[in-house]
Amino acid sequence: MGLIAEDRRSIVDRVKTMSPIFIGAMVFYLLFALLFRSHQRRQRLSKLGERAPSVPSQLPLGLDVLITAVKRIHADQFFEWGREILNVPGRTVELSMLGISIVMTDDPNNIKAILSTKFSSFGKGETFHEIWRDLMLDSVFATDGEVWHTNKDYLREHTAKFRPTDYAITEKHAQHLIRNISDGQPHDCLNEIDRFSLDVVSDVFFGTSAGTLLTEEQPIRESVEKMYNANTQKLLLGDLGALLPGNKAASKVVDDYLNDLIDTASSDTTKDPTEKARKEQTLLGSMVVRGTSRKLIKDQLMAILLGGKDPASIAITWALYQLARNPDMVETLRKEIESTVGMSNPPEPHNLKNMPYLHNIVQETLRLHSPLGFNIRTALKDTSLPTGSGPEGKDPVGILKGTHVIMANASLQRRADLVGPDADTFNPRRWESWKPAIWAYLPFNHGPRICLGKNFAVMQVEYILCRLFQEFKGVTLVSEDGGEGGKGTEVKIRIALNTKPAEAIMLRFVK
Ligand code: HEM
Repeated sequence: MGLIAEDRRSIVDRVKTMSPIFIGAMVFYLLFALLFRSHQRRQRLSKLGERAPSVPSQLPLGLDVLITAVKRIHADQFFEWGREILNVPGRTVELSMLGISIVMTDDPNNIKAILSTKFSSFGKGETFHEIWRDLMLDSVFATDGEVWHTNKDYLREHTAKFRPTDYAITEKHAQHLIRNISDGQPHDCLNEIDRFSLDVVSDVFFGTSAGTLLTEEQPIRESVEKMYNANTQKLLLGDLGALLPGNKAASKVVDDYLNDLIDTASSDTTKDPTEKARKEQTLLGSMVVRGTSRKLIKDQLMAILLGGKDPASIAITWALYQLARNPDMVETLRKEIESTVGMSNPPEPHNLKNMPYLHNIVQETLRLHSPLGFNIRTALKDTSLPTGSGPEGKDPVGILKGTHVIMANASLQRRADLVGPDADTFNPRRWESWKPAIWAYLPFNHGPRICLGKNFAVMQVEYILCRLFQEFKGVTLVSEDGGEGGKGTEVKIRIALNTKPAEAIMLRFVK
């Protein structure tokens, strides 16, 4: 401390003794360098396209835009704000804050360019990687290029297929869930379903279930949650956010969990030969058998933990929220369940394939409540988006290397001009006659970075909805004041990497 204070004093003393001419020259040099850099950027940009319309700002350095963005995130109104600012002809805007440029778009052509036709120009980028490293490690979610490819190869062979035991494992944890919510009391839906999802994916992909439905202690889930919230805020600060410290205690809880899993799999003493073979064939088991490094194993486990748990539990929760508000839909769904699988036996794969109404409920949930409603990329080189500038918003938008681009899929999937005037209404029947354009509906993304667990996810969501409505006649929404059975108020959307309900959705399951 003493040395630092000493150093500071000597810097101040040195500045005091500098001649005014020297200080003036330094200020002039800095200003010149800044102006020159901004001139160079303008020149580079003009070769790529025009700028997208800016979100209006009254304060220097877009300070007011930053304050509004942070306030809206805190008030769980970022989704609504995004919709407001995107209401321009080209559906693409620029937010300039503290010298950082963030472009936001809900135009299908631009999203197609980012995810597919200009795939090599956009990636997760180093800032995202740095900010999320404490949670996502060097997993598929936070990396680009070769590292991303390697991760993807490890995961794909396990996520692309169903194992013969998947349904039995899902049923085992469904029974734990059903037992927990059968007491006639209101339950925080996301809390229960998130435990179900984690227990299933850990059992299927790691060979050992996290068992969170069997205990009240939830250290792993709570630690992951803390990191989601903190890192989402850091993202808004761009490169500055990457310099802020992570949550060491939370990281340690998650790291200890991963180490325990690897250690247990490495010295597995399972006696039952069938169960032993199952464990060895899981993602974790097969990497341990092959002698994969601990670091690479952790990267893959983390991808499954994050990708497999949150979006699916968020989707199931939104679906149950909508069903609780629409008892007529529950009645239709129960009739479909009764006529395909009946009310006593758990569904088998061919049963789920023959339930179009259930499938439409899931499609509509993923449209209205996309669990990854805002997805971010960084330009890895100077590039452009096909549309969004000019008086009609139809000209290309220049994008300089390092610019962050937000794909506002949540807003895209609720555009009245693409969906219809009832775009904000939950209506599973629309899917009987409505077919969205490919780049206007992308809850799982399209292109090379499409969700690797898409089929498994749909199976999980459909399975548990089917099981719950075999078991329960209905579900009701319980509001804070104890009122029950109505539609409740519209639940706001919270962005914590994923887009999830901003408040606890309390549901009572009725036998
Ligand atoms: C309803 C549930 C799910 C939804 C809506 C969903 C959605 C998505 C989306 C939008 C992405 C792209 C993320 C990005 O580009 O940044 C993604 C990626 C991914 N998802 Fe899912 N997902 C779901 C469930 C699952 C499940 C159950 C698994 C695994 C068991 C999984 C594994 C992955 C993986 C590994 C990636 C990374 C792909 C890559 O970057 O190449 N997802 N998911």
